[in-house]
Amino acid sequence: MAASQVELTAVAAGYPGRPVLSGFTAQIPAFATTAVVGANGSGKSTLLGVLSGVLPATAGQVAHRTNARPAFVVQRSAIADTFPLTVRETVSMGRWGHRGLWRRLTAHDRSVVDTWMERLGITNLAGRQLGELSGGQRQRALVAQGLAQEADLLLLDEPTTGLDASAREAITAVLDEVTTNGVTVVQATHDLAAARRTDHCLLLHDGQLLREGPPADVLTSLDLLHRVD
Ligand SMILES: Nc1ncnc2c1ncn2[C@@H]1O[C@H](COP(=O)(O)OP(=O)(O)OP(=O)(O)O)[C@@H](O)[C@H]1O
Repeated sequence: MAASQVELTAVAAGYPGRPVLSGFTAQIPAFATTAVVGANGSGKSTLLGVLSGVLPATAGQVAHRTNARPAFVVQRSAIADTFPLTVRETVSMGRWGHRGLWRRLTAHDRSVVDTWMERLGITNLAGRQLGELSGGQRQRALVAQGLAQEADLLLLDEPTTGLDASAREAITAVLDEVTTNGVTVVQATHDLAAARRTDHCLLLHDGQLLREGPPADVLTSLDLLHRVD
């Protein structure tokens, strides 16, 4: 079996008065892409919260391959339209973990920010406010922010859902590329085409792991497909 980036053993997690995951045992393979699929409310975002460390496990173990802090790209609907930030500022926030909140970014930081804006095709939007952008443009900025963190584990909550083909393609291509450079990518998604392109798939149902394995095995019958969208 390939190396694991994260091993979850009998994990329980949730919110005050609302347990979500229970007895959750799964592996996230290292240097590969994993899709987390399942119906609304099945626990996908909760699982990403646990993997990111934002949400503590209330039982069980979460063992990471490294001590590096994961990068977490939240759902774009979680970002208020009125957030007063430009695209460049948004992507630059990805460097704060390296530099600290009040330190000036170095030339290297600025070059990392420029690289990811370029790779996501948003260089021409650098000075625009996030709130003025289309959903696809905003999502590219958020993914660029996640990549600018240069983490070895990149977690994304529905990065391609609801986007047009060109934004989906741009984001998927970059995610594929970074895994070949040693990054582990996990995305929660309702986009079955995106899930089919990943290396590994976790199918959740009511906070439980229903199936785990290659997408071709996990996303099989129509019955299962109805549970994910
Ligand atoms: N902050 C919160 N406080 C309390 N309950 C929450 C909170 N966030 C999510 N929940 C509940 O936890 C359960 C799992 O939610 P979660 O967001 O993990 O599901 P999901 O699979 O990501 O859903 P979706 O596909 O709609 O994004 C749901 O019943 C949800 O209502």
